[in-house]
Amino acid sequence: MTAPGTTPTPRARQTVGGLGESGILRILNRRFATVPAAGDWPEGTVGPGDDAAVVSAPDGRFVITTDAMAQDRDFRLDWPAVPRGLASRSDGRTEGGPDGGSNGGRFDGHGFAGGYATGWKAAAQNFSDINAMGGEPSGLLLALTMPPTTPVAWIDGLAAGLAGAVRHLGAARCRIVGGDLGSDDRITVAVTATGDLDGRPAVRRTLPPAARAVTAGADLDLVLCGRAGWAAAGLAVLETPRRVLDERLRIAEGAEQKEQKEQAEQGDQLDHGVRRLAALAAAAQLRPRPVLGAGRVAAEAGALAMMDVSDGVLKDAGRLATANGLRADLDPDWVRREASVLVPLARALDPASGQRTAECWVSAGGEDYGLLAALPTGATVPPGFRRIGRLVAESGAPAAAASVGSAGGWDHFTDR
Ligand SMILES: Nc1ncnc2c1ncn2[C@@H]1O[C@H](COP(=O)(O)OP(=O)(O)OP(=O)(O)O)[C@@H](O)[C@H]1O
Ligand SMILES: Cc1ncc(C[n+]2csc(CCOP(=O)(O)O)c2C)c(N)n1
Ligand SMILES: [Mg+2]
Repeated sequence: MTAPGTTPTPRARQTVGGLGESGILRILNRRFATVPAAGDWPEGTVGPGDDAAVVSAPDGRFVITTDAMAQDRDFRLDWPAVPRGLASRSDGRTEGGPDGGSNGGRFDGHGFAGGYATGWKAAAQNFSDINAMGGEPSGLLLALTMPPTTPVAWIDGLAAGLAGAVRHLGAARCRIVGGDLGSDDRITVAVTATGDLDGRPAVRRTLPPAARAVTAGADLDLVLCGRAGWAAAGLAVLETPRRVLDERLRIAEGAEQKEQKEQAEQGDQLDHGVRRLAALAAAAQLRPRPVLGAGRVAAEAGALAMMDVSDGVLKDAGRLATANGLRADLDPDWVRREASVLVPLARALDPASGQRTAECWVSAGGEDYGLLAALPTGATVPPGFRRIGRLVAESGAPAAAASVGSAGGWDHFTDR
Protein backbone atom coordinates (compact mmCIF):
# COMPACT_ATOMS: atom_id res chain seq x y z
CA MET A 1 0.00 0.00 0.00
CA THR A 2 1.26 3.53 -0.73
CA ALA A 3 1.25 5.95 2.21
CA PRO A 4 -0.61 9.24 1.55
CA GLY A 5 1.69 11.79 -0.03
CA THR A 6 4.27 9.27 -1.34
CA THR A 7 4.77 8.35 -4.97
CA PRO A 8 3.91 4.73 -5.86
CA THR A 9 6.85 2.53 -6.92
CA PRO A 10 6.90 2.13 -10.72
CA ARG A 11 5.70 -1.36 -11.71
CA ALA A 12 9.08 -2.33 -13.16
CA ARG A 13 10.76 -1.70 -9.80
CA GLN A 14 8.14 -3.26 -7.50
CA THR A 15 9.37 -6.12 -5.36
CA VAL A 16 7.42 -8.96 -3.76
CA GLY A 17 8.38 -7.55 -0.34
CA GLY A 18 5.93 -4.71 -0.98
CA LEU A 19 3.11 -7.05 -1.93
CA GLY A 20 2.76 -9.62 0.85
CA GLU A 21 1.57 -13.18 0.34
CA SER A 22 -1.96 -12.31 -0.75
CA GLY A 23 -0.67 -9.82 -3.33
CA ILE A 24 1.77 -12.40 -4.71
CA LEU A 25 -0.99 -15.02 -4.89
CA ARG A 26 -3.22 -12.59 -6.81
CA ILE A 27 -0.47 -12.20 -9.43
CA LEU A 28 0.16 -15.94 -9.68
CA ASN A 29 -3.52 -16.85 -9.87
CA ARG A 30 -4.20 -14.33 -12.63
CA ARG A 31 -1.64 -16.16 -14.79
CA PHE A 32 -2.79 -19.62 -13.74
CA ALA A 33 -6.35 -18.75 -14.77
CA THR A 34 -5.12 -18.72 -18.42
CA VAL A 35 -4.51 -22.48 -18.38
CA PRO A 36 -7.27 -24.08 -20.50
CA ALA A 37 -8.41 -26.54 -17.80
CA ALA A 38 -8.35 -23.81 -15.09
CA GLY A 39 -12.06 -23.09 -15.08
CA ASP A 40 -13.04 -26.70 -14.98
CA TRP A 41 -13.24 -28.11 -11.42
CA PRO A 42 -15.46 -31.19 -11.45
CA GLU A 43 -17.99 -31.80 -8.67
CA GLY A 44 -16.23 -32.95 -5.50
CA THR A 45 -12.79 -31.57 -6.41
CA VAL A 46 -11.23 -28.46 -4.82
CA GLY A 47 -8.90 -25.99 -6.55
CA PRO A 48 -6.40 -23.47 -5.17
CA GLY A 49 -7.35 -21.31 -2.18
CA ASP A 50 -8.11 -23.88 0.53
CA ASP A 51 -5.71 -25.75 2.87
CA ALA A 52 -5.12 -28.32 0.14
CA ALA A 53 -6.54 -29.28 -3.23
CA VAL A 54 -8.75 -32.29 -3.89
CA VAL A 55 -8.26 -33.88 -7.30
CA SER A 56 -9.75 -36.89 -9.02
CA ALA A 57 -7.78 -40.02 -9.88
CA PRO A 58 -9.87 -41.34 -12.77
CA ASP A 59 -8.40 -44.85 -12.87
CA GLY A 60 -7.72 -45.21 -9.15
CA ARG A 61 -3.99 -44.37 -9.46
CA PHE A 62 -2.05 -41.33 -10.55
CA VAL A 63 1.56 -40.60 -11.49
CA ILE A 64 3.36 -38.08 -9.25
CA THR A 65 6.81 -36.50 -9.57
CA THR A 66 8.71 -33.46 -8.30
CA ASP A 67 11.71 -31.39 -9.35
CA ALA A 68 13.31 -28.36 -7.71
CA MET A 69 15.31 -25.61 -9.41
CA ALA A 70 17.69 -23.33 -7.53
CA GLN A 71 18.90 -19.87 -8.52
CA ASP A 72 22.47 -19.92 -9.91
CA ARG A 73 22.45 -23.74 -9.96
CA ASP A 74 19.69 -24.41 -12.49
CA PHE A 75 18.97 -20.93 -13.84
CA ARG A 76 20.28 -17.40 -13.57
CA LEU A 77 18.40 -14.14 -13.19
CA ASP A 78 20.59 -12.38 -15.76
CA TRP A 79 20.30 -14.86 -18.63
CA PRO A 80 19.00 -13.14 -21.76
CA ALA A 81 15.56 -13.82 -23.18
CA VAL A 82 14.57 -16.19 -25.97
CA PRO A 83 14.66 -14.01 -29.09
CA ARG A 84 11.21 -13.53 -30.64
CA GLY A 85 10.59 -15.90 -33.49
CA LEU A 86 12.63 -18.71 -31.97
CA ALA A 87 10.17 -19.99 -29.41
CA SER A 88 8.49 -21.93 -32.16
CA ARG A 89 5.53 -24.12 -31.34
CA SER A 90 5.21 -27.68 -32.47
CA ASP A 91 2.65 -26.49 -35.01
CA GLY A 92 5.25 -24.19 -36.56
CA ARG A 93 3.67 -20.95 -35.30
CA THR A 94 5.57 -18.75 -32.90
CA GLU A 95 4.50 -17.87 -29.41
CA GLY A 96 4.81 -14.57 -27.59
CA GLY A 97 5.52 -14.37 -23.88
CA PRO A 98 6.94 -11.63 -21.74
CA ASP A 99 10.52 -12.60 -22.50
CA GLY A 100 10.13 -12.52 -26.25
CA GLY A 101 12.86 -10.23 -27.54
CA SER A 102 12.43 -8.05 -30.59
CA ASN A 103 15.56 -8.86 -32.52
CA GLY A 104 14.10 -11.08 -35.21
CA GLY A 105 15.78 -14.24 -33.98
CA ARG A 106 19.33 -12.90 -33.85
CA PHE A 107 21.22 -13.57 -30.66
CA ASP A 108 22.64 -10.33 -29.35
CA GLY A 109 22.46 -11.10 -25.63
CA HIS A 110 20.02 -8.25 -24.92
CA GLY A 111 16.77 -8.54 -23.04
CA PHE A 112 16.34 -10.55 -19.87
CA ALA A 113 14.62 -13.85 -19.41
CA GLY A 114 12.55 -12.59 -16.48
CA GLY A 115 10.95 -15.52 -14.74
CA TYR A 116 9.29 -16.88 -17.89
CA ALA A 117 12.07 -19.31 -18.86
CA THR A 118 12.34 -20.62 -15.28
CA GLY A 119 8.59 -21.20 -15.00
CA TRP A 120 8.46 -22.88 -18.41
CA LYS A 121 11.36 -25.18 -17.59
CA ALA A 122 10.06 -26.08 -14.12
CA ALA A 123 6.81 -27.27 -15.70
CA ALA A 124 8.49 -28.90 -18.72
CA GLN A 125 10.89 -31.04 -16.72
CA ASN A 126 8.10 -32.36 -14.52
CA PHE A 127 5.89 -33.06 -17.54
CA SER A 128 8.83 -34.92 -19.04
CA ASP A 129 8.92 -37.34 -16.09
CA ILE A 130 5.15 -37.90 -16.39
CA ASN A 131 5.66 -38.51 -20.13
CA ALA A 132 8.41 -41.01 -19.37
CA MET A 133 5.97 -43.18 -17.40
CA GLY A 134 3.52 -43.11 -20.33
CA GLY A 135 1.20 -40.66 -18.56
CA GLU A 136 -0.51 -37.37 -19.38
CA PRO A 137 -0.08 -34.36 -17.05
CA SER A 138 -3.14 -33.67 -14.89
CA GLY A 139 -1.99 -31.29 -12.14
CA LEU A 140 0.80 -29.03 -11.06
CA LEU A 141 1.84 -27.58 -7.66
CA LEU A 142 4.32 -24.71 -7.23
CA ALA A 143 6.40 -24.25 -4.06
CA LEU A 144 8.29 -20.98 -4.33
CA THR A 145 10.82 -19.48 -1.94
CA MET A 146 12.44 -16.12 -2.71
CA PRO A 147 13.90 -13.01 -1.14
CA PRO A 148 11.54 -10.06 -0.53
CA THR A 149 13.69 -8.11 -3.02
CA THR A 150 12.54 -10.35 -5.92
CA PRO A 151 10.96 -8.15 -8.61
CA VAL A 152 7.20 -8.58 -9.00
CA ALA A 153 7.84 -8.73 -12.76
CA TRP A 154 9.99 -11.84 -12.21
CA ILE A 155 7.29 -13.85 -10.43
CA ASP A 156 4.69 -12.63 -12.91
CA GLY A 157 6.97 -14.00 -15.63
CA LEU A 158 7.47 -17.24 -13.70
CA ALA A 159 3.71 -17.79 -13.44
CA ALA A 160 3.25 -16.89 -17.13
CA GLY A 161 6.00 -19.37 -18.03
CA LEU A 162 4.35 -22.18 -16.07
CA ALA A 163 0.99 -21.45 -17.69
CA GLY A 164 2.73 -21.03 -21.08
CA ALA A 165 4.31 -24.47 -20.85
CA VAL A 166 0.96 -26.03 -19.93
CA ARG A 167 -0.64 -24.40 -22.98
CA HIS A 168 2.12 -24.67 -25.57
CA LEU A 169 3.44 -28.13 -24.67
CA GLY A 170 -0.10 -29.42 -25.01
CA ALA A 171 -0.84 -30.47 -21.42
CA ALA A 172 -4.50 -29.82 -22.12
CA ARG A 173 -5.88 -31.63 -19.06
CA CYS A 174 -3.41 -30.11 -16.60
CA ARG A 175 -4.67 -27.75 -13.88
CA ILE A 176 -2.45 -25.73 -11.57
CA VAL A 177 -3.82 -26.94 -8.24
CA GLY A 178 -1.89 -24.90 -5.67
CA GLY A 179 1.46 -24.44 -3.99
CA ASP A 180 3.28 -22.69 -1.17
CA LEU A 181 5.20 -19.44 -0.65
CA GLY A 182 8.26 -18.90 1.51
CA SER A 183 11.09 -16.46 1.96
CA ASP A 184 14.78 -17.26 1.58
CA ASP A 185 18.03 -15.61 0.47
CA ARG A 186 17.83 -17.08 -3.03
CA ILE A 187 15.03 -18.27 -5.30
CA THR A 188 14.01 -21.94 -5.34
CA VAL A 189 11.23 -23.15 -7.61
CA ALA A 190 9.94 -26.60 -6.70
CA VAL A 191 7.21 -28.05 -8.89
CA THR A 192 5.24 -31.23 -8.33
CA ALA A 193 3.21 -32.69 -11.17
CA THR A 194 0.61 -35.42 -11.30
CA GLY A 195 -0.43 -37.44 -14.33
CA ASP A 196 -3.06 -39.88 -15.54
CA LEU A 197 -2.42 -43.25 -17.15
CA ASP A 198 -6.01 -43.68 -18.35
CA GLY A 199 -6.02 -47.33 -17.30
CA ARG A 200 -2.73 -48.24 -19.02
CA PRO A 201 0.16 -49.84 -17.15
CA ALA A 202 3.06 -47.45 -16.48
CA VAL A 203 6.21 -48.01 -18.54
CA ARG A 204 9.02 -48.40 -16.04
CA ARG A 205 12.79 -48.22 -16.19
CA THR A 206 12.87 -51.98 -15.69
CA LEU A 207 11.29 -54.49 -18.06
CA PRO A 208 8.09 -56.07 -16.73
CA PRO A 209 8.63 -59.69 -15.57
CA ALA A 210 6.69 -61.13 -18.53
CA ALA A 211 8.93 -59.28 -21.03
CA ARG A 212 12.04 -60.31 -19.09
CA ALA A 213 11.03 -63.94 -19.42
CA VAL A 214 10.63 -63.56 -23.20
CA THR A 215 13.73 -61.45 -23.94
CA ALA A 216 15.84 -63.46 -21.40
CA GLY A 217 18.76 -61.01 -21.34
CA ALA A 218 18.81 -60.60 -25.16
CA ASP A 219 19.92 -57.31 -26.71
CA LEU A 220 17.32 -54.56 -27.08
CA ASP A 221 17.02 -51.61 -29.46
CA LEU A 222 17.48 -48.20 -27.89
CA VAL A 223 15.31 -45.45 -29.39
CA LEU A 224 15.08 -41.72 -28.67
CA CYS A 225 12.37 -39.11 -29.21
CA GLY A 226 13.58 -35.51 -29.30
CA ARG A 227 16.93 -33.83 -29.80
CA ALA A 228 20.12 -34.24 -27.82
CA GLY A 229 22.86 -31.73 -27.12
CA TRP A 230 20.97 -28.52 -27.83
CA ALA A 231 20.28 -27.51 -24.22
CA ALA A 232 23.93 -28.14 -23.30
CA ALA A 233 25.01 -26.03 -26.27
CA GLY A 234 22.60 -23.36 -25.05
CA LEU A 235 24.07 -23.53 -21.56
CA ALA A 236 27.54 -22.97 -23.06
CA VAL A 237 26.19 -19.96 -24.97
CA LEU A 238 24.43 -18.49 -21.92
CA GLU A 239 27.39 -19.07 -19.61
CA THR A 240 29.86 -17.34 -21.96
CA PRO A 241 30.28 -13.68 -20.92
CA ARG A 242 28.25 -11.56 -23.39
CA ARG A 243 31.20 -9.61 -24.72
CA VAL A 244 33.31 -12.73 -25.26
CA LEU A 245 30.35 -14.48 -26.91
CA ASP A 246 29.70 -11.60 -29.28
CA GLU A 247 33.37 -11.45 -30.24
CA ARG A 248 33.54 -15.22 -30.92
CA LEU A 249 30.31 -15.18 -32.93
CA ARG A 250 31.58 -12.19 -34.92
CA ILE A 251 34.81 -14.02 -35.77
CA ALA A 252 32.91 -17.18 -36.72
CA GLU A 253 30.46 -15.17 -38.85
CA GLY A 254 33.38 -13.49 -40.62
CA ALA A 255 34.89 -16.87 -41.47
CA GLU A 256 31.46 -18.14 -42.58
CA GLN A 257 30.86 -15.19 -44.87
CA LYS A 258 34.30 -15.53 -46.39
CA GLU A 259 33.68 -19.21 -47.06
CA GLN A 260 30.27 -18.50 -48.55
CA LYS A 261 31.66 -15.74 -50.74
CA GLU A 262 34.34 -18.09 -51.99
CA GLN A 263 31.68 -20.61 -52.87
CA ALA A 264 29.67 -17.78 -54.48
CA GLU A 265 26.60 -18.85 -52.59
CA GLN A 266 23.48 -16.71 -52.48
CA GLY A 267 20.81 -16.32 -49.82
CA ASP A 268 20.33 -15.11 -46.27
CA GLN A 269 23.54 -16.13 -44.60
CA LEU A 270 22.64 -15.04 -41.09
CA ASP A 271 19.49 -17.13 -41.08
CA HIS A 272 21.53 -20.30 -41.17
CA GLY A 273 24.65 -18.92 -39.57
CA VAL A 274 26.35 -19.46 -36.28
CA ARG A 275 24.56 -16.55 -34.58
CA ARG A 276 21.19 -18.08 -35.30
CA LEU A 277 22.50 -21.44 -34.11
CA ALA A 278 23.54 -19.77 -30.84
CA ALA A 279 20.05 -18.31 -30.48
CA LEU A 280 18.38 -21.67 -31.18
CA ALA A 281 20.63 -23.39 -28.63
CA ALA A 282 19.87 -20.72 -26.00
CA ALA A 283 16.16 -21.19 -26.74
CA ALA A 284 16.55 -24.96 -26.23
CA GLN A 285 18.09 -24.35 -22.78
CA LEU A 286 15.59 -21.67 -21.77
CA ARG A 287 12.49 -23.34 -23.20
CA PRO A 288 12.94 -27.12 -23.48
CA ARG A 289 10.18 -28.93 -25.35
CA PRO A 290 9.54 -32.49 -24.17
CA VAL A 291 7.27 -34.18 -26.71
CA LEU A 292 4.25 -34.86 -24.51
CA GLY A 293 2.26 -37.79 -25.81
CA ALA A 294 5.39 -39.56 -27.08
CA GLY A 295 5.46 -41.61 -23.89
CA ARG A 296 1.98 -42.88 -24.53
CA VAL A 297 2.80 -43.53 -28.19
CA ALA A 298 5.87 -45.58 -27.19
CA ALA A 299 3.86 -47.45 -24.55
CA GLU A 300 1.21 -48.37 -27.09
CA ALA A 301 3.92 -49.39 -29.59
CA GLY A 302 5.27 -51.91 -27.09
CA ALA A 303 8.14 -50.05 -25.36
CA LEU A 304 9.47 -52.43 -22.72
CA ALA A 305 11.23 -49.81 -20.59
CA MET A 306 11.45 -46.03 -20.74
CA MET A 307 12.94 -42.95 -19.09
CA ASP A 308 13.49 -39.30 -19.93
CA VAL A 309 16.89 -37.76 -20.59
CA SER A 310 17.60 -35.05 -18.02
CA ASP A 311 21.25 -35.71 -17.23
CA GLY A 312 22.65 -36.72 -20.66
CA VAL A 313 21.93 -39.50 -23.17
CA LEU A 314 24.96 -41.61 -22.26
CA LYS A 315 24.31 -41.37 -18.51
CA ASP A 316 20.56 -41.93 -18.72
CA ALA A 317 20.88 -44.73 -21.31
CA GLY A 318 23.39 -46.26 -18.89
CA ARG A 319 20.80 -46.07 -16.10
CA LEU A 320 18.17 -47.68 -18.33
CA ALA A 321 20.63 -50.46 -19.21
CA THR A 322 21.85 -51.04 -15.65
CA ALA A 323 18.28 -51.27 -14.38
CA ASN A 324 17.95 -54.31 -16.66
CA GLY A 325 21.37 -55.87 -16.15
CA LEU A 326 22.46 -54.62 -19.59
CA ARG A 327 24.99 -52.14 -20.99
CA ALA A 328 24.16 -49.20 -23.31
CA ASP A 329 26.07 -48.84 -26.58
CA LEU A 330 25.29 -45.61 -28.42
CA ASP A 331 25.71 -45.72 -32.19
CA PRO A 332 28.76 -43.48 -32.89
CA ASP A 333 27.27 -42.54 -36.29
CA TRP A 334 24.17 -41.25 -34.55
CA VAL A 335 26.28 -39.16 -32.15
CA ARG A 336 28.32 -37.77 -35.06
CA ARG A 337 25.20 -37.00 -37.11
CA GLU A 338 23.36 -35.40 -34.18
CA ALA A 339 26.49 -33.35 -33.35
CA SER A 340 27.18 -32.25 -36.93
CA VAL A 341 24.69 -29.37 -36.93
CA LEU A 342 26.11 -28.07 -33.62
CA VAL A 343 29.76 -28.23 -34.74
CA PRO A 344 29.91 -24.67 -36.19
CA LEU A 345 28.68 -23.30 -32.83
CA ALA A 346 31.04 -25.53 -30.84
CA ARG A 347 33.91 -24.41 -33.07
CA ALA A 348 32.99 -20.74 -32.58
CA LEU A 349 33.05 -21.16 -28.79
CA ASP A 350 35.98 -23.55 -28.69
CA PRO A 351 38.07 -23.37 -31.91
CA ALA A 352 40.57 -26.01 -30.74
CA SER A 353 38.08 -28.87 -30.31
CA GLY A 354 34.76 -28.04 -31.96
CA GLN A 355 33.95 -31.59 -33.06
CA ARG A 356 34.68 -33.10 -29.65
CA THR A 357 32.74 -30.39 -27.82
CA ALA A 358 29.68 -30.91 -30.03
CA GLU A 359 29.84 -34.69 -29.49
CA CYS A 360 30.10 -34.12 -25.73
CA TRP A 361 27.00 -31.90 -25.83
CA VAL A 362 25.11 -34.69 -27.62
CA SER A 363 26.25 -37.62 -25.51
CA ALA A 364 26.70 -36.00 -22.08
CA GLY A 365 24.57 -32.83 -22.17
CA GLY A 366 21.34 -32.83 -20.16
CA GLU A 367 18.08 -30.87 -20.11
CA ASP A 368 16.73 -31.63 -23.59
CA TYR A 369 14.09 -33.88 -21.99
CA GLY A 370 14.00 -36.40 -24.80
CA LEU A 371 12.55 -39.84 -24.21
CA LEU A 372 14.60 -43.05 -24.27
CA ALA A 373 12.84 -46.36 -24.80
CA ALA A 374 13.91 -49.98 -25.08
CA LEU A 375 12.25 -52.14 -27.73
CA PRO A 376 12.69 -55.77 -28.74
CA THR A 377 15.40 -56.05 -31.42
CA GLY A 378 14.05 -55.18 -34.86
CA ALA A 379 10.67 -53.93 -33.57
CA THR A 380 9.04 -51.09 -35.52
CA VAL A 381 10.35 -47.77 -34.23
CA PRO A 382 7.37 -45.72 -32.92
CA PRO A 383 6.57 -42.46 -34.74
CA GLY A 384 8.75 -39.58 -33.53
CA PHE A 385 11.52 -41.92 -32.29
CA ARG A 386 14.74 -43.02 -33.94
CA ARG A 387 17.15 -45.81 -33.16
CA ILE A 388 20.31 -44.49 -31.48
CA GLY A 389 21.96 -47.65 -30.18
CA ARG A 390 21.44 -50.91 -28.34
CA LEU A 391 21.20 -52.28 -24.84
CA VAL A 392 23.47 -55.31 -24.79
CA ALA A 393 24.45 -58.02 -22.32
CA GLU A 394 27.11 -56.74 -19.89
CA SER A 395 29.49 -59.47 -20.99
CA GLY A 396 29.41 -58.49 -24.71
CA ALA A 397 32.46 -56.85 -26.31
CA PRO A 398 32.25 -53.08 -25.82
CA ALA A 399 31.50 -51.23 -29.06
CA ALA A 400 33.50 -48.15 -30.07
CA ALA A 401 30.34 -46.25 -29.21
CA ALA A 402 30.83 -46.69 -25.47
CA SER A 403 33.79 -44.35 -25.56
CA VAL A 404 31.97 -41.54 -27.37
CA GLY A 405 32.36 -38.17 -25.71
CA SER A 406 32.63 -37.95 -21.96
CA ALA A 407 31.06 -40.84 -20.09
CA GLY A 408 29.88 -38.05 -17.74
CA GLY A 409 26.49 -36.46 -17.70
CA TRP A 410 25.09 -34.13 -15.10
CA ASP A 411 25.43 -34.65 -11.34
CA HIS A 412 24.15 -31.88 -9.05
CA PHE A 413 26.81 -32.56 -6.43
CA THR A 414 29.94 -33.10 -8.51
CA ASP A 415 29.29 -30.71 -11.45
CA ARG A 416 29.97 -27.41 -9.76
N1 LIG B 1 15.01 -36.55 -1.83
C1 LIG B 1 14.52 -37.70 -2.27
N2 LIG B 1 13.75 -38.46 -1.48
C2 LIG B 1 13.23 -39.60 -1.93
N3 LIG B 1 13.40 -40.07 -3.17
C3 LIG B 1 14.14 -39.36 -4.02
C4 LIG B 1 14.74 -38.14 -3.60
N4 LIG B 1 15.42 -37.63 -4.65
C5 LIG B 1 15.25 -38.49 -5.68
N5 LIG B 1 14.48 -39.54 -5.31
C6 LIG B 1 14.05 -40.64 -6.15
O1 LIG B 1 15.16 -41.21 -6.84
C7 LIG B 1 14.84 -41.52 -8.19
C8 LIG B 1 15.83 -40.86 -9.14
O2 LIG B 1 15.71 -39.47 -9.01
P1 LIG B 1 16.26 -38.46 -10.12
O3 LIG B 1 15.99 -37.08 -9.62
O4 LIG B 1 17.64 -38.84 -10.48
O5 LIG B 1 15.44 -38.81 -11.39
P2 LIG B 1 14.03 -38.27 -11.90
O6 LIG B 1 13.05 -38.26 -10.76
O7 LIG B 1 13.70 -39.03 -13.12
O8 LIG B 1 14.29 -36.77 -12.23
P3 LIG B 1 14.94 -36.17 -13.56
O9 LIG B 1 14.25 -36.85 -14.73
O10 LIG B 1 14.63 -34.73 -13.47
O11 LIG B 1 16.40 -36.45 -13.49
C9 LIG B 1 13.40 -41.08 -8.40
O12 LIG B 1 12.55 -42.18 -8.32
C10 LIG B 1 13.14 -40.13 -7.27
O13 LIG B 1 11.80 -40.12 -6.85
C1 LIG C 1 23.21 -21.98 -13.82
C2 LIG C 1 23.15 -23.37 -14.39
N1 LIG C 1 24.20 -24.19 -14.23
C3 LIG C 1 24.15 -25.45 -14.71
C4 LIG C 1 23.04 -25.91 -15.38
C5 LIG C 1 23.01 -27.31 -15.95
N2 LIG C 1 22.11 -28.24 -15.28
C6 LIG C 1 21.40 -27.97 -14.19
S1 LIG C 1 20.40 -29.26 -13.75
C7 LIG C 1 20.96 -30.22 -15.02
C8 LIG C 1 20.49 -31.63 -15.25
C9 LIG C 1 19.04 -31.88 -15.01
O1 LIG C 1 18.70 -31.75 -13.65
P1 LIG C 1 17.54 -32.63 -12.96
O2 LIG C 1 18.04 -34.06 -12.97
O3 LIG C 1 17.37 -32.09 -11.58
O4 LIG C 1 16.31 -32.47 -13.79
C10 LIG C 1 21.90 -29.53 -15.78
C11 LIG C 1 22.60 -30.07 -16.99
C12 LIG C 1 21.96 -25.00 -15.53
N3 LIG C 1 20.82 -25.35 -16.16
N4 LIG C 1 22.04 -23.76 -15.02
MG1 LIG D 1 13.39 -38.71 -15.20
